[in-house]
Amino acid sequence: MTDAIPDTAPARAPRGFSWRRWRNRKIASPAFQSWASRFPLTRGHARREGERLFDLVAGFVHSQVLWAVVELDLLTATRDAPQSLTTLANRARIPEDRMEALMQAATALGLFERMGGGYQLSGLGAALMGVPGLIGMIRHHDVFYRDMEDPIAVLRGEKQTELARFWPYVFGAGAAENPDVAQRYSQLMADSQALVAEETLRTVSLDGITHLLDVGGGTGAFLAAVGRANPSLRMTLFDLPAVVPAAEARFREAGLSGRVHVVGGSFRDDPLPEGGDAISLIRVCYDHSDETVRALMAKIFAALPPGGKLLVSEPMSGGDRPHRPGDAYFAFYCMAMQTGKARSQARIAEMMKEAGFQGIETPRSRRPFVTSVVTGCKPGAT
Ligand SMILES: CC(C)=CCC/C(C)=C/CC/C(C)=C/C=C/C(C)=C/C=C/C=C(C)/C=C/C=C(C)/C=C/C=C(C)/C=C/CC(C)(C)O
Ligand SMILES: C[S@@+](CC[C@H](N)C(=O)[O-])C[C@H]1O[C@@H](n2cnc3c(N)ncnc32)[C@H](O)[C@@H]1O
Repeated sequence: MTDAIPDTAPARAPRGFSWRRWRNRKIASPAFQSWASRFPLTRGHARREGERLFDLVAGFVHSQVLWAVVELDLLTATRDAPQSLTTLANRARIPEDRMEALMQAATALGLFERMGGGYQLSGLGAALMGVPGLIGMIRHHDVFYRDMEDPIAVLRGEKQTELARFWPYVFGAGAAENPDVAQRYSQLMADSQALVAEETLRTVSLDGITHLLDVGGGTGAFLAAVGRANPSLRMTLFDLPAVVPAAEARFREAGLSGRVHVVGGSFRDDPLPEGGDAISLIRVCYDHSDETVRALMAKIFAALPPGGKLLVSEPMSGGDRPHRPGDAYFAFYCMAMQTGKARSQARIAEMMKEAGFQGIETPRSRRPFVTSVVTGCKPGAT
């Protein structure tokens, strides 16, 4: 038996010449950096790498500046006309010199433009205002930020994270205790659904489908969007009993009650409603363990008719090609939630295959910060 390799053992250096080893050793040397930042052919690249590094180092400050701007409602205040520092400072009850620091920081981040003596919202800041649910998402980041204070403890599973309690509180028993908070955040989940629905419907076609069952459909924002785009589609929403009354209310208001059947229950314990020739799981899998998702996919497979379609849409990891939204933000978000994880399209495709689905498609995600999609079919269509 060999001794266990200590955690800190350096990786064994490969024999022979390794270009990457040579490169990394060079670039990690302060003397080389100093030379490269002076040499005409490398100095531009060296400066850009320095800027990229600095942005990584300072990213948490950028996020907190953004949070302060949103919390103080400076976007609305500066949308239509430039505002002087004095006005902004009085409004926010912040001393003028500190207000200047905040406005300068946020201007450097691209959220405002300096106009005359004051500040006005930039195009990027205006775009932020127009993304449904984004301001609410930023505001709830105080919770995620506290969890990320010790990312190593989160990684080791040693931290009692606040996010693990946050959404269950919003959707579950806590809702009764504090209906305002619950309402605000279920609204946020529904608002942020607008972009997810738009991106999902741009990515997949529902042609040929007559009846869509949305499992974990929340308050019905996805089906409402699908229903508007597909006037002859019949729909069923399935979610926990505590959630479905809000969905019923939404469908009533949207004049869709006649086309949507709403069923309360748990996909863990109850049979799925029958009749759908397609089933959607929108932002559902990433909240759950592999075991739960496997059982759910098997249940969906059994519930679908031959030729029936499963559609999974949620923010995903980039897998072999990691990307920031899926592999940094959503992966850590799900980790802090403690019940699920961000999976790649390839991983979800594999799980669908294990459940028996065929013809699996993983269309390229155009906006992976909104959602990615995987679809599959139950074999046996005529
Ligand atoms: C008009 C003139 C003169 C010129 C036009 C120039 C032009 C074309 C400008 C473009 C402006 C424009 C239309 C911009 C659009 C920008 C958009 C749509 C941006 C969208 C951004 C979306 C973002 C950043 C989304 C972020 C989503 C987040 C952070 C979601 C988090 C979700 C979480 C944490 C969910 C958790 C739920 C749980 C419990 C895990 O299931
Ligand atoms: C992140 S939300 C997504 C809601 C909606 N699909 C959307 O994208 O806006 C996850 C949903 O799954 C539902 N859910 C969680 N566990 C469930 C279960 N065992 N049975 C049915 N629904 C469940 C939650 O109530 C919640 O509405």
